[in-house]
Order: sequence, then structure tokens, then C-alpha cells
Amino acid sequence: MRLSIVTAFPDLIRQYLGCSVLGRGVASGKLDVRVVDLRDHSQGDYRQVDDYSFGGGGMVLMAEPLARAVESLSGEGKPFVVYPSPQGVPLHQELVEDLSRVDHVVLVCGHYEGVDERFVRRFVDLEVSLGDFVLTGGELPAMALVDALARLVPGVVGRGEAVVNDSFYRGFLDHPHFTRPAAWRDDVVPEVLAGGDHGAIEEWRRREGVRRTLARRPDVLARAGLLPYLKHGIYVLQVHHPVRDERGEATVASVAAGELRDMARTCRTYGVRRFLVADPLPAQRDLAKRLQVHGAQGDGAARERGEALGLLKLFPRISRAAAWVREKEKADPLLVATSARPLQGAQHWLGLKRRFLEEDRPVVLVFGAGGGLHDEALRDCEGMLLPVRGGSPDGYNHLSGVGAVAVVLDRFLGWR
Ligand SMILES: C[S@@+](CC[C@H](N)C(=O)[O-])C[C@H]1O[C@@H](n2cnc3c(N)ncnc32)[C@H](O)[C@@H]1O
Repeated sequence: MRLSIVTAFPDLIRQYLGCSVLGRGVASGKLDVRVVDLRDHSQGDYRQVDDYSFGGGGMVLMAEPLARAVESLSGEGKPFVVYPSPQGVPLHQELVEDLSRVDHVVLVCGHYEGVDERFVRRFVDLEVSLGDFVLTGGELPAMALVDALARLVPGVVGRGEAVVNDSFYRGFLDHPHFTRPAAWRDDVVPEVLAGGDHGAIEEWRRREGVRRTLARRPDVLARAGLLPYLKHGIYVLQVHHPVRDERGEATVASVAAGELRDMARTCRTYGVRRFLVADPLPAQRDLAKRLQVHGAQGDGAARERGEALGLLKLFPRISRAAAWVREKEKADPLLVATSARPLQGAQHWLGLKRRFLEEDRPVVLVFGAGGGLHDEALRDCEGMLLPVRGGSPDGYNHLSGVGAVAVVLDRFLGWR
């Protein structure tokens, strides 16, 4: 990506671009940043770039020098023009990531009262704000943007400081950091960090990142994929019995090969540890087993399908599936029921997402087949998820099993 900064104060920017991580990025050619002096695009002998605000008030940057500066950068296609402004959309990591995928971003620094609105209307694609406060000029926000973008350019940040572990990158806050000396003014670094046990260090960091995020910024969890931050695995359990028939009575749902295959593939996509099925009928479990064997034959797509079906594990009852997870994880699983009907005590997915982190237990997401989980099945579950809602405001929303698994897994494990 290319970055250009249009400013009436180029020295401010040049100095910043010459130092530390950015300085090394520019010197090595990994960072392509150009600083454009607005005065080079002024008209007349006085290199004028600003004038009084119509109607009274302070100075405003004039439209024509700004337009010329941007046009001088438009040789190889139209760049994406960003104007840092307190009236813009708040800057956040997702926006930085979106901008990092643009070929050429031009940052236009305002000053004094701002820039002529006619320039904004004609040239600016996006106004971005650093927060609800006012600075004297757009140079600091422009540098903040360049800095945040530069971190995403491969090789600019050293390998030791993996950006994926930074705050917000994966929807979590970073863990605390410490450096030498190990004891400073009677304050000693956590013992685990000074020992050489990398597994224990990773576990400590994971827990601290989770703790901080829950305490300080639970709002950012909406975009977070939970998997790297959970100690235990996430499981999907499809229940064939007891599910509801048309009259709400308990019945057994039949095995649908296509449905099992598609759910298994979704589980594989999101890193679900195992796809469990509870079915009391041996003939149906046999059918599912045969599907697993045949699905693994062939190459290409078939192999991928086979891998997904390898996640499948069959049990006669919900309790047996739960006991198997308990044994495997050496921890009590949290079973969470999903339903098309709003169940008593059901929670919003964001609340559950926090709960998964707080309780740090294996999680089993339980889906019904046929007409959905019967009340008897709900007795095995400790948590309940509100129905997935689409455009319709009323509570009832019956999705296909495959659709429901995909939406629910994306909310908990999808990484935006
Ligand atoms: C003093 S400000 C102008 C404020 C403008 N009159 C207003 O109230 O919206 C001058 C310049 O600083 C930059 N600026 C100030 N605060 C900013 C913020 N919170 N985020 C991004 N840019 C900001 C903008 O480029 C702006 O044109």
C-alpha cells in the first residue's frame, strides 16, 4: 500500500517518519509514505493556503491548493482520500484493517478552523476521527493512522512483537508486559514469567488478556473469535432425541446424511473440537458411521469432507456425550441449548460469550433436530441461547439446523 500525506506543516510529519519503527520501515523501503507540502500547490507569490472563514471566524484551508495537491497524486488511478476530522467516524482497528487493503490512501491534514467544505464534498471519501476531542491540526491524527497502518505492513514491526497479539487485533486486549529488572522497588514480576515454562507463560498471558478484556472492554468481544482464548474446546452436539414432534411431544428425529455432512464441515471451519450426535437408535448410529467411512474416500473435496466427518462422534444420549467431554477435558462441560423458541432464562449471545470466558469450561452447544429440543433435553443444559433473529421482530424463528449451527458458531468463534 502507498500512503501520501498532504499537509501545510511537512516538517512535523517528516520528523516522525524518521524515527523508531516507522523510520526503519521507510528506510528499508517496506513503507511507501510520501509527504506533500500543501504550499507547493498554492497559487501566487505568497504561497497562500488559507483564508478567513466566510461569515467571520478563524482561518480555513482553501479548496484549490488542497484539490491540486490531491490531483497531483492521482496519476495511477484515483486514490482513497481520508480527511482526519473530529466530525468523522471513530477510528478503530477494523477500519485500520480495511484501509490497509487499499492501494493508495491520501491523508489530508486540516488546520485552524478546518478545510473548505467544497473540497470535502468533491474529494474526500472518508472522514475519520481520533475521538471526541479537538486538536489544532490533522497532522497528529494522520500520523496515528500511518502508524496503525504501518504495523500491518509485513516486516515493519519486528517478528518478536507479533501484531496479532496486540489489543483489538483479535478482539481482545493484550496481556500486561514486564521487563528487567525482575524486582523493581519491591515490586516483583509474576513468577511464571521469569521461569522458562513456555506453556505456563502462554496460559498466564491468555488468562490475563481475557481478564483485562472482561473487566475493561467487554464491548470489544463482539468481534472476537474465542478459540485461542479458551482453555478448553468447544463442541457441537446435535440431539436426535428427545426432540419435539408437531404436537410438542418427545420423538426421535431421523438421520439426514446431508445435514450431518454440512454441519461437520461448518464445525471444521470454526475449529470445533468434536461434532457430537446423540441418537438412541443403533440403526441410525450405524448409518451415521457408514457415512463417516464413505465420506473419507476419494480425494480433493471428498478428503476435506472426510476430515470434517472425522469430527463426528456418536452417543445414545445427551448425558453420555456430556460424560465423554467431561472425561476428555478433565472439566465439567457447560451445555448450552439453542432453540427457535425464546426459552425461559435464555441469554443474548454476547452475554454467553462473556460467560464462556468467565467460567473457562468446555462448552457444548446443543442443537435439536426435527421440531427442536424437547423440554426434557433442556434439563441437561445449564445455559440457553436466544433464538437467532433475522429481519422479523417476533420471537419465533425456525432456521434449518445447518443454518443455525453456522450462525451460532460464527458469533462465538468467527474472527472478524
Ligand atoms: C481545530 S480542528 C477544526 C475543528 C472544527 N472546526 C470542528 O469543530 O469540527 C483543525 C483540524 O484538526 C484535525 N482534528 C482535530 N481534532 C481531530 C480529531 N479528534 N480527530 C481527527 N482530526 C482532528 C482536523 O483535521 C481539523 O480540520
